[in-house]
Amino acid sequence: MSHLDNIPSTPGKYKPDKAFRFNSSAASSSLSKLTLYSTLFLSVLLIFLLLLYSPSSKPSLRRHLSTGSHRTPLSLSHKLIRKSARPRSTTGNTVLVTGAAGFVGTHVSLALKRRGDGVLGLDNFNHYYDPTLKRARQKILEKAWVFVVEGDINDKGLLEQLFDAVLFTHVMHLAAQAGVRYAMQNPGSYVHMSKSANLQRAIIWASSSSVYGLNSKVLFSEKDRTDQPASLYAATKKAGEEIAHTYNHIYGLSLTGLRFFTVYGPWGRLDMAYLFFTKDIMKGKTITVYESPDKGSVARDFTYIDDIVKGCLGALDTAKKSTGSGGKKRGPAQLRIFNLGNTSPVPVSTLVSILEKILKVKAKKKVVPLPRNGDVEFTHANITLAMMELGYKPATDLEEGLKKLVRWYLSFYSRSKKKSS
Ligand SMILES: O=C(O)[C@H]1O[C@H](OP(=O)(O)OP(=O)(O)OC[C@H]2O[C@@H](n3ccc(=O)[nH]c3=O)[C@H](O)[C@@H]2O)[C@H](O)[C@@H](O)[C@H]1O
Repeated sequence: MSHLDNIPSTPGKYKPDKAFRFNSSAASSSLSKLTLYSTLFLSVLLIFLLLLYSPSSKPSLRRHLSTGSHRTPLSLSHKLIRKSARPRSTTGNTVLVTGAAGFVGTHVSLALKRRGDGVLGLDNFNHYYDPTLKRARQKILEKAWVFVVEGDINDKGLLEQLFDAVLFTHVMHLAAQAGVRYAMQNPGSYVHMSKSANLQRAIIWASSSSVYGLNSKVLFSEKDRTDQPASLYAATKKAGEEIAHTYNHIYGLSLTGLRFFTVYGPWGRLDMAYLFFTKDIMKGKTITVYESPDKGSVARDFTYIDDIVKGCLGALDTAKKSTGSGGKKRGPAQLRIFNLGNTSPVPVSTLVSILEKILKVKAKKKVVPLPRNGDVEFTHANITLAMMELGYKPATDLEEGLKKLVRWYLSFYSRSKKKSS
């Protein structure tokens, strides 16, 4: 068992594979993993730093701007930023998407752009998993005229400049980046700075189904208790939801949290089971399938990426403006939380059978008890609220979604192989 298995966070189940040039040093530190996943919401707060007037000197945007692996001259970058962020019509939104080169971030950015919204991406291209996959996503984004600024959401100077350059209407916060350290050292500064915030954008951000933790009541409803997280990852997501409440209450920020249920699909994350199962089955490598303590199936409400994207857009379209200004709440602001699941849980053993059928390869399986690392036995979303308020309606079942995933996987990695040989 690798040390990753001991980390009580859901993403910690993946064993790095050299074939993907996974950065094992980045992934191997439990502290950095915890930090990485414990900053989701605190990072959101940093977005507000750019809304502040600050006399501090602003570092050049130049060092943050790149297209692919090439640096771009400053004048050109400003042009790209403005072009990328400009909506097709005056009624379109202007959205900053953090984590734009990530799995969900890429799909959401493309969907927003496709329908005519202006989109500017921000991503630090960290090495949690193969950055070449992120670079490939970036190329797809560039083809669609979505420019991704390379930088950290915790870089106050950079954010100030981006917000100076573009009048965003919304922030779609999908990045989970390190940066909590500063907040932990100096938590008061957030509160202090937020007091002087001016224009506040509506924020839509990624929470997780993991907040339900040991909740045994099915289906998982937004009204259910979420005070029994089973992993530190889940605990930090839950903390994000609590902080959202506080900032909404004190400062009138419009905040919508989306609890994603095991999102899968083309361009997916390499640390997730459906993807490394696909890879290992094809290679004839043994996969480890977890079973619950009573020898029952572990199940997930696997949700296809296109459905998640529709939920994200629905959340953005129904988000109301923040009511705060200059650090003062002018009135009650919107605070929402939604489950985005498929509401059709599938046992992991069935996931494997579907993959075997699509790949036409028999998997070598080792069935082992669910590790005591914070994994939960099942998830099942009640999506009534999202259906009613966001018009959310998942339409892709696991078999159909996995077919699309495998099609993408085969073409992407055969192309990558050809390039490297
Ligand atoms: O909904 C979420 O909020 C989370 O979804 C995802 O977590 P999970 O649902 O746990 O997905 P994932 O690891 O792919 O395991 C899938 C299934 O395979 C089982 N599993 C896993 C590994 C293995 O080797 N064997 C196995 O049986 C395992 O027991 C599980 O039943 C995101 O990673 C997480 O970041 C977060 O977004």
